Amino acid sequence: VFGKMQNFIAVKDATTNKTYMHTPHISGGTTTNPNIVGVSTYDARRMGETPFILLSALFGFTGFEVETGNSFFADPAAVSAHTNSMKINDYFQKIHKRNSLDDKGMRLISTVHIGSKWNNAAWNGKQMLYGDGDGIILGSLAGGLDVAGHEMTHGVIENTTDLIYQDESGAINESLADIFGAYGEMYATGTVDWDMGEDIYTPNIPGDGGLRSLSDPTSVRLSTTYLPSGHYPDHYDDRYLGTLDRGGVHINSSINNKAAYLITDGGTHYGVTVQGIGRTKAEKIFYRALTLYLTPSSGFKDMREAAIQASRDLYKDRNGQPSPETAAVIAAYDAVGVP
Ligand SMILES: CCCCC[C@H](S)C(=O)N[C@@H](Cc1ccccc1)C(=O)N[C@@H](C)C(=O)O
Ligand SMILES: [Ca+2]
Ligand SMILES: [Zn+2]
Repeated sequence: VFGKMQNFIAVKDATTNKTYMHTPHISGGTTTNPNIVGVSTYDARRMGETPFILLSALFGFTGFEVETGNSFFADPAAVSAHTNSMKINDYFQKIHKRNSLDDKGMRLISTVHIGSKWNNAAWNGKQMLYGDGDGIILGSLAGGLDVAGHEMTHGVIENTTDLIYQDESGAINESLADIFGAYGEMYATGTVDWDMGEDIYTPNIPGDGGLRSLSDPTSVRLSTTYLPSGHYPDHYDDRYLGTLDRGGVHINSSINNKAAYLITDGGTHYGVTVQGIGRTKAEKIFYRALTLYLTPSSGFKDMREAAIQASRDLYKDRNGQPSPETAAVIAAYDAVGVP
C-alpha cells in the first residue's frame, strides 16, 4: 500500500508521539496525474452527519487528523477513501479531460467515520463523507470504489447541471452517480462490474452482489415499504410515484441505470433489442449529455433527448440514418419505456 500512497507523509506529533497521516496540498498533482489536485482525508471520529454537515457549512470543518498509530496507515477507511478519490479523479481526468470535480483542480476532501454505524455515504456540496456501516447490511462505505465514484459524481453534477435532488431529476442525478461510479470503478479495476456497492454490501454474506444492479435492477430486493413489486424497477411504467426517498431517487434511478447498461453491453429487454456500443463510447455520450444538454429540472424524457443529441454530436447520422451509437441510445430508452 505504501508504494501507492506517495501522497501521504507521516508527521510525528511530539506530544503524543503518534504518527499522523497528513496530506499536504500537493503542487505536483496526485501520483498518477499531472494536474494540480490536492488530496486530503480526515476522521470525523463518529460525529453524526447532520452536525458534521452543519460545521462544514458554517466553519469549513473537515474533521480531525487521521491517526495512523505508530505504523503507516493504521486506519484502512482513511486509506481507502484517499486512494479511491485519486482513482476516480484519474478516471475523470483521463477519460473526460476533467480537472477534478469542478474542472478547476479543486482539492479532493474525504472524511471517514461519519456517524455511528451509518449505513451511507454522501456529498455535502464540498466533499465526500463516509459512514462505517453497521457491519451487517453494509461494511465501511469508504471501502467501495464505486461508492467514491458515486459521491464524486455528485460533485461533478453539482458543478455542471446540478440536477434537483427530488423526483425525476433526482432519479437522473442518482442514476448518473451510479453510472459514472460504475464506469469509474470499471476503468480503475479493468473488470466488468455492474453492481453498486458489492465490496461493502452484507460483509458477512459473500457473493450476493451489491445494493443495486445496473444490469438487472429487478434482481435486487427492495424493502417492500417502497414498492409492492419488492424490487427495483427496470421500466418506466414501474416507476415509484410516492414521496419516500425524495420521490424515489434511489429507486427510479434503476430505470436509467438499465438504459445505460443496455447502451453499453446491449441486450433484449421487454422485446426490444439493443446493440451495445461499449463503455468508451457510452461514457462519452452520458458525460456530454450531463455537461451540455441536461438542465436542473431534467427528467427521464429529457435524459433520453440529451443522450440522443449527445450521441448525434459525437457519432454523426449517415445519409439520414442514425449511427449505430445513436440507434443504441434510442433503442435502450425505448426498451425501458421512456418515450
Ligand atoms: C445524506 C442523505 C443521503 C445522501 C444519499 C447519497 S448521495 C447516496 O446516494 N449514497 C449512496 C451510497 C452508496 C453508493 C454506491 C453503492 C452503495 C451505496 C446510496 O446508495 N445511499 C442509499 C443507501 C440511500 O441513501 O438510500
Ligand atoms: Ca461495483
Ligand atoms: Zn447519491
